[in-house]
Amino acid sequence: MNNNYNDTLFHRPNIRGCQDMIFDAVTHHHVQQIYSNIDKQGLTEKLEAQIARSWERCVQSYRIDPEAPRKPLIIEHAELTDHRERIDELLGDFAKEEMAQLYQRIVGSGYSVILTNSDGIIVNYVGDPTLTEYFNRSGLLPGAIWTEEKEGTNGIGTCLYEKSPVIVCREEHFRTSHTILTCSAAPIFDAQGDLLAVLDVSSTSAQDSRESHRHTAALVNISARQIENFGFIRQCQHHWILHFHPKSYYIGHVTEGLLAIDEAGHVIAANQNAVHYFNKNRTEFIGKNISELFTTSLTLLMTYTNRQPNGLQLVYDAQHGHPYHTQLQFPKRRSVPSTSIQRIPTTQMPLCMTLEALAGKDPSMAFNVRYAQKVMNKNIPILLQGETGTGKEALAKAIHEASQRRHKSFVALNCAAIPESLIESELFGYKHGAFTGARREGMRGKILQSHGGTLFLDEIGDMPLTLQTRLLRVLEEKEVLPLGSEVPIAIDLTVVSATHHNLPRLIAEGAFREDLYYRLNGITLTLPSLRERTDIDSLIHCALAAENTENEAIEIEAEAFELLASYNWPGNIRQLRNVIRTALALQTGNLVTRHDLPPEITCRPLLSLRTSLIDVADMSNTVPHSSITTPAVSRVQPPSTTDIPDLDSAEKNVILQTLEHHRWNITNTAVSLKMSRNTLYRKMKKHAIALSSL
Ligand SMILES: Nc1ncnc2c1ncn2[C@@H]1O[C@H](COP(=O)(O)OP(=O)(O)OP(=O)(O)O)[C@@H](O)[C@H]1O
Repeated sequence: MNNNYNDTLFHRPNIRGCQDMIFDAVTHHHVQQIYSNIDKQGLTEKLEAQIARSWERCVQSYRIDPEAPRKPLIIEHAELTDHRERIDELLGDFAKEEMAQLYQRIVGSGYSVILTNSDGIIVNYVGDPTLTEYFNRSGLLPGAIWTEEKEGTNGIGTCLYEKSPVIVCREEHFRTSHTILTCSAAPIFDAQGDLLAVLDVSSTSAQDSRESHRHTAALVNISARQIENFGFIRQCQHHWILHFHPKSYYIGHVTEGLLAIDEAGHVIAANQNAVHYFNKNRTEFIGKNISELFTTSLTLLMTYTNRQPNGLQLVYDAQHGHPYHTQLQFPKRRSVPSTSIQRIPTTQMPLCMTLEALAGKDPSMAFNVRYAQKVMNKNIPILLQGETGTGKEALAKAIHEASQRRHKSFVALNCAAIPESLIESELFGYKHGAFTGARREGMRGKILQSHGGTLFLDEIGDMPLTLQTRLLRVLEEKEVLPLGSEVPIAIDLTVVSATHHNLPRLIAEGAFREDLYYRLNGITLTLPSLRERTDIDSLIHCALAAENTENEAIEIEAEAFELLASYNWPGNIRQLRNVIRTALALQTGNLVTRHDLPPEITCRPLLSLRTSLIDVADMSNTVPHSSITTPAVSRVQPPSTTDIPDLDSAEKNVILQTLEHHRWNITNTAVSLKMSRNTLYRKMKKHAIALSSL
């Protein structure tokens, strides 16, 4: 670090102009301020605590030279588009509208309004068009990175670090090149309390002082809270949302408390105001039932809201008895996801496929889920082992959705499904012009897309050895170098990988790197095959709910359910899902019957049948598995020898059932039974099955 700046600045030959001299003197004073503060020499004016802490970090942790010339760091356009999409997904258009309104309030004062994501990347910018050039030169433009590590003390970066509002006025910036700026920034948190974005207002006016910026800072703070509340409602729109405030007229206002509540009445998310009102750590009330926090219950709130949709209900805080006015907002119906990112928000995931529900009643799945819950927030890589179609990807998604990374992307790469030559660019991405045929704007690889979230490497056993080496380096160094680029990009992600191969055997054969295996295998969870599972009933319920995409009021005959449940499934869950998907497509009159099931399932003796109907639509709402109302099932026992029909009548039965299944269409029946039409006619004649019997 530059500790002998006195000598370098003041003993230079006087060959430059007066302006340069003044600039040097100002710079010298600024640098002197910084170092005397760090050295605690007491030479400086009183410094805000946030600024003092940040200067110390800049010197001691980031080792930045305040005088070093610096060009703004700008990310590629494709990457910026990705970051924008992610922010839009969580905040919608409201952030842009609020920024435009904030800008209107301060227009004419030479300010620009800036939104960054949690990585300090400017994703949106509104400013006076005549000053754009000026701000661009200062590096305040879309795609620029303004973390403290890169730019030293500054509104955005310091706010990201401090997670609280900051003002950074002119010489309080660490880098001398930024001392023309005055910035007010406020953090925006997501529904889980994680930092999501920073809203910042910056100016380049020499008249600005910390005092004159206080009013702007207050406006920025209010807008940040507005965006946060709107984002909360958007992120939790499929749950019950309780708005509350001690004063009735503040319901809907920026200071209201917001709680998202699940169907059982448990609090699953809270905004910053709610944390403030409860005056507790978030973890102390998330997961509690609403009736433990207020003198009410979800049922009471719902009943009241049904009677008076816009009415406010007065309740009391269960601990201190403080009065609160409340308004309950009903969950919004689910809609199809609008983004191309392979991220499955909890709200779109069938409830029976959440991590908790996947534990089900099968002991090995319950074991897997328990272990996943223990390690998922500790950056421990998880390796999922199991036959194909056993639900490895479903488990990986459920882990992501239950983890603290759920608001970031879940990105899957099937290493076996793409040609070896493409895996590299798919995984690491490339810079524009990296190779012939590359997209002009470059491409962000899966690793960068999953930054902050989860990277799911499916069929990892099929990854070529050369790429295993590169992947290992990325995971060890936590940096990725896109093809054609010389600048590594820092990444923060958790890896879940899956394979049906026996990796130790591949290692012994020299086809898999041992060091990568240990890097990926923080913990191995082995999924049971379908034939080993003891929770087939639950799997059928879940598959019916998940495949009933129209969410229609469809019922399944108990006999059909029994046939499905008692079938000795040779394949995997995917086969079960296919059978159910076809049955739902074939059914008529919103009733699934045995005729909608394939012959290999129906052409078996069945001893006990249930007579009731099961409502398929209900299944999508009745989860977890333990709460699915399974009708009194008399599980099919192995038939006694007297029950076993002779071969001839078994063949007749199969033919009759297949004919029925295909509505007596001879061609389709013959195809299904894998015999020619002639053979089918012959066999029908033998068993006296006449078409006239229709
Ligand atoms: N508990 C479950 N209930 C219902 N459906 C499930 C369940 N688990 C997985 N599935 C479904 O089974 C199918 C196969 O699951 P998935 O793709 O996760 O398996 P996989 O082991 O990753 O397969 P592969 O090895 O072929 O990649 C998917 O349609 C998935 O939605």
